[in-house]
Amino acid sequence: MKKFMDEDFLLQNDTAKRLYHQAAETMPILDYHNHLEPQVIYEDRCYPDIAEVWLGRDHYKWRAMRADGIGEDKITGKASGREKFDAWCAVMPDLIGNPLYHWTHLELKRYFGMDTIICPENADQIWEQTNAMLNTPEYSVRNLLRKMKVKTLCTTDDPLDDLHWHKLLKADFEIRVLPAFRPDPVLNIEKEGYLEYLGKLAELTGEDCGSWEGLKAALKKRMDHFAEQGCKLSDHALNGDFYAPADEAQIQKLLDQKKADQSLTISQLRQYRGAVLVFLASEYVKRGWAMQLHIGALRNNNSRMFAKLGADTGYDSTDDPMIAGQLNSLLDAMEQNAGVPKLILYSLNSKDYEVLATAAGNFQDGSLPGKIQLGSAWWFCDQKRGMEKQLDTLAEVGLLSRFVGMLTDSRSFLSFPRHEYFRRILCNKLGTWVENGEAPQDWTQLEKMVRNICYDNAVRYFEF
Ligand SMILES: O=C[C@H](O)[C@@H](O)[C@@H](O)[C@H](O)C(=O)O
Repeated sequence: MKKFMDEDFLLQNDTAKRLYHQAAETMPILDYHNHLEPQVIYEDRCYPDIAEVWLGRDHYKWRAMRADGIGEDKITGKASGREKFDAWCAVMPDLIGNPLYHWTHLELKRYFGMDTIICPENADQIWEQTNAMLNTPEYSVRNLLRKMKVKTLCTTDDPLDDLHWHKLLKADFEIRVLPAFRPDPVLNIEKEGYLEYLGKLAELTGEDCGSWEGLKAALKKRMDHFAEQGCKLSDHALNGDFYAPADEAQIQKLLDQKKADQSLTISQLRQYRGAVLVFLASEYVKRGWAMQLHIGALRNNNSRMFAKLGADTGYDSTDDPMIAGQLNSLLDAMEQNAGVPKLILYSLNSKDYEVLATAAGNFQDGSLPGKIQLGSAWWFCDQKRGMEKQLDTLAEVGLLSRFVGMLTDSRSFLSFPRHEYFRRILCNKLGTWVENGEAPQDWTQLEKMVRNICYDNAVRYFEF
């Protein structure tokens, strides 16, 4: 029987083991999508205890704790860090089969050198040993990133953001911390606060954001501001309604309708969002930016807890939208307008992987290998089976060799072993194909493919 999470964890044959240890293990990390706070990086904070760094902002863990019967007081409430940590240790034995069980043990190994099983009996030892380390300069946030060989990371930032901390970091930290342009508030015309947001955008840019031309001019100015801080990516979270054809005059009418406090129909919402996305895509083409589309999250479903805790607190679901027609029409509209930018397509529902990968294949224009990507397994799909399904679909319908690889998508500075988790799964897949005779044992080709997917493809693709 294999030892729990040993050095060959997830590597089921000799070819997989050789590929991981020879080609993947030492590769640096380019984390092109996460929700880390640039101010925390600039201030190079040390965390007071393991509870803060493990449980402070990670709603994946909050969700698991609730499911296991832990009261909110010991999750996001007023309980002490130790009480929350003890609650987490009580939950962990119940998480076998959940990726958090692997991720959390991997984090304990990689950052703290501990092979201890996380459970109530070991809580004291883990609390004392990790906190003793966390309170040393070696465990400052910047050193946590250095420890994992992170070379570049992209945060997720609102167009109104002054990027003050990114600016300071550029001159002060060897790891590149770059902003990503996330214009969701402009896309979400149906949401409360939309007009207020446009007001702030107008004030910041001096443009009349109540007009379609003014709104586009304002967004261009903010993209220029982001470009000055090295931005190379954008990101957009979309529900199931994101494209219907419309002409520019129609978009102005929709803006006027919203300003007159008249809600939009679903069809009008699709027209507005589609026009914004086609416009943004044309600007991204000019700037050479990559465009990420995160489709299919049904967010903030527990209205009582949303009112109490806000968004991204563990109350989201996978949606089941019908997106194939809209997606292909959106990409076709982009293509006819100013061309399709570098594009990474994610769905929170893995049923859509073939939809995304086949849509990608319709608009590859030969200008860049893998220009349009099936994005990595995202959020609820970000586990062993979900990652394998994404890798299989990309290989079967697209080009796995051109994949730009993993990202943490995390709010915790201890999440970077997720890249290792992905790399092990990738090497096991390739190793299995080789040992089954489904791929030649050409070490040069295989090791190059692994290094490309782990890091080199992303460096070329994003032009970092
Ligand atoms: O993975 C989960 C994420 O952190 C989730 O909370 C969202 O932030 C989502 O990724 C997004 O970028 O909109």
